[in-house]
Amino acid sequence: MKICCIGAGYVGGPTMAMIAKQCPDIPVHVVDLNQARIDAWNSDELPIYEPGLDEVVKEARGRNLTFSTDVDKAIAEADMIFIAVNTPTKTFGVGAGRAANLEFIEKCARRIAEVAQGHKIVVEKSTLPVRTAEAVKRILSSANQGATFDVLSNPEFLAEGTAIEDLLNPDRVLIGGESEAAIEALSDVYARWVPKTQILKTNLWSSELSKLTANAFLAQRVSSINAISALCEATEADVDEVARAIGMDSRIGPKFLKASVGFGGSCFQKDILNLVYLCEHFGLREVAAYWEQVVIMNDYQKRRFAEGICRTMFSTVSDKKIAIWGFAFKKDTNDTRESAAIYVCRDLLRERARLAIYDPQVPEDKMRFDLLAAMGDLSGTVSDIDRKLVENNVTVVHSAEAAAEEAHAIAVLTEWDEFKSLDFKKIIETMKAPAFVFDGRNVLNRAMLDEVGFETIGIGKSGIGG
Ligand SMILES: NC(=O)C1=CN([C@@H]2O[C@H](COP(=O)(O)OP(=O)(O)OC[C@H]3O[C@@H](n4cnc5c(N)ncnc54)[C@H](O)[C@@H]3O)[C@@H](O)[C@H]2O)C=CC1
Ligand SMILES: O=C(O)[C@H]1O[C@H](OP(=O)(O)OP(=O)(O)OC[C@H]2O[C@@H](n3ccc(=O)[nH]c3=O)[C@H](O)[C@@H]2O)[C@H](O)[C@@H](O)[C@@H]1O
Repeated sequence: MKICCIGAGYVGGPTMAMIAKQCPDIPVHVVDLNQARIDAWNSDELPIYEPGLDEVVKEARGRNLTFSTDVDKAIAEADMIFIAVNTPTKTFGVGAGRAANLEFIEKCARRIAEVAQGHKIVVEKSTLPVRTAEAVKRILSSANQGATFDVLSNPEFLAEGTAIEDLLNPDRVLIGGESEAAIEALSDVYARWVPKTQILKTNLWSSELSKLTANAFLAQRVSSINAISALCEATEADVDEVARAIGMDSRIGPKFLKASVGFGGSCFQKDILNLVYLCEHFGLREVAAYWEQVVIMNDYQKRRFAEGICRTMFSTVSDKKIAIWGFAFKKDTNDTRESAAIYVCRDLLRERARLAIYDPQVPEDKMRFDLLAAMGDLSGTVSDIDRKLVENNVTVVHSAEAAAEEAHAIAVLTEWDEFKSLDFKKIIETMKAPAFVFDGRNVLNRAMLDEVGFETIGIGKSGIGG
């Protein structure tokens, strides 16, 4: 058995590294068109920051884990081909802003059809609209060298920041397909380290739809608690206390009830919009509207946070320095895709604030790229004023303390652990008075901050919404 994976991103890289680690006898070849990314996978500076990933890659790389850009060779040699390419929201044409762009999936299927010989198992690892496998099968059936295929759906449920732990101990592995033999072959790979009772076998369409549904339910919980956070601010209830109280109901459970400045990440919004598009496509208008509200609530939460900062700081942040702590969409990742920080920063810049941004993992060029992109209109055009705001009103610094120097306020946008143990007595001395802390993650010790002399405003605590 030989495995290859097309797409060396946040999913393809860690997933294949784990398979290679657990199955030392199976050669695993990860390929990507992006040479820089492949070079990084072959170096000591991996392209992804993920706790524990270095060790897993180092153990397997050179033994049975290889990275290259030779897509055709990888396809030709493999018995099982995973497709883990990106499936972003379409930005053009029919379904723009909602439907998934399946261009990259289709290109992979066409490449496989062109190059493959003999029998191959093709595994959809990317998150896809339900019934994509139908299109994949049709393209593969045009294979010009007589190759035959089984198509499986095996969506990935790892979360960034905990990818290695999630891959090592998954709640479940889901395999959808039609061919018993193909399902067994993939199941045997996972069974090397995942208990068989946790390997679920379904039909193709249930598997594809379960992935979109899982993300929709998770995002819905965040939007639900964030909706309640707004009500807490208006009523002196405390959202953390409410979350604790409802989370102890075993039917609700305690996870994914942390109110925040808004969910980010490459998938929640994209997958819900994709679900909304599918529902509309099948004429299910009410169902589409129901799920779309999760995204609308999330946009409201991000906007509400930035507006709350302005209102609290005497209705103007113009020419005031604000320290931005954290830019990644959650802690323990360098990923900024759809990070709430991008939109909060954009709104503050448009109010003419001066921002000093610190994130332990996100490089400056990435931050500037994201901010410019968020300033652009649908066609990507950025006005001169907005461009100047990103150039002149943003500095990127190398510590949380440096960001806070001479600042009027601190906004915590990512819940990095290091923020909790800083010396706030020292920090406040370097800031302008009154010094505000807007804790968009409710991670700092509010009583301590109050004692030190900060004006502290959290999400779902009295303050920001009043
Ligand atoms: N990021 C995450 O935590 C999770 C993502 N997913 C899903 O997994 C899929 C991949 O996501 P990410 O790894 O985050 O994306 P990514 O953008 O990090 O990586 C995708 C890679 O595919 C490569 N690629 C695109 N077309 C190609 C082609 N024709 N041939 C070779 N390489 C090609 C790109 O160059 C890129 O490096 C998406 O469908 C996503 O929804 C699922 C679970 C978790
Ligand atoms: O398909 C995907 O891409 C993945 O999407 C999410 O994983 P991820 O986006 O990496 O991270 P999460 O931990 O789910 O967090 C998503 C966002 O929600 C926010 N969040 C999460 C939980 C919470 O209680 N409150 C909250 O605001 C996080 O800060 C983050 O911005 C899912 O958790 C994974 O199961 C899924 O595989």
